[in-house]
Amino acid sequence: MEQTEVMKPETLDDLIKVLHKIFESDNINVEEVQNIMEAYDSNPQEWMKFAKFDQFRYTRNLVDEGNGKFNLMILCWGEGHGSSIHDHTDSHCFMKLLQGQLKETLFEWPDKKTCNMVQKSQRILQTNQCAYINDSFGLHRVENASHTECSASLHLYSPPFNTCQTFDQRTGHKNTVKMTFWSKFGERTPFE
Ligand SMILES: N[C@@H](CS(=O)O)C(=O)O
Ligand SMILES: [Fe+2]
Repeated sequence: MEQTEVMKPETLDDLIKVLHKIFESDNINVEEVQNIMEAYDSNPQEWMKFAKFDQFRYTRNLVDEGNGKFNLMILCWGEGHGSSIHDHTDSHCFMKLLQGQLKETLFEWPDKKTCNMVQKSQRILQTNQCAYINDSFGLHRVENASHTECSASLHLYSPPFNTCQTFDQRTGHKNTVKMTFWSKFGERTPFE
């Protein structure tokens, strides 16, 4: 697949421009997107206005709607915050660390009869690293395991989605959950 020259986005705005260009095409080269996102050197001054933390759980803060092709958002993880085991609704999911570290644990899709969910692997993502997952890789859970530092990550989902499935680690039972934004374009989302 054709890959536009690998260039280094100098700012977050730059990165967003390049992403718009890439996603004009219907054929996405996963490695190209991953490389471009990784090449951006996180500069907190550029993304601070989107990074709104909550005391109790991780927040999802919409940054850009990617012309309907993707959603770009910043997730803010306080100390000890984590997601439940979940899928990604058949979308591409890119996750770039902007600050701190995150622990990602991969699980197999539960089969009909199993109870306990099977853990496949675990890794620590470092600042500026960009990970990728889709449903064919399995399910994951993401955690900020630090007790002293918060983390922030930049997520790109294509196509955009607003529900996913979460799984109970002990029983494998799943639930469909609606995903909401804590803020959009730097403004706190009003309660519905
Ligand atoms: N996929 C999750 C975040 S993560 O734990 O990968 C979300 O969009 O809320
Ligand atoms: Fe996820």
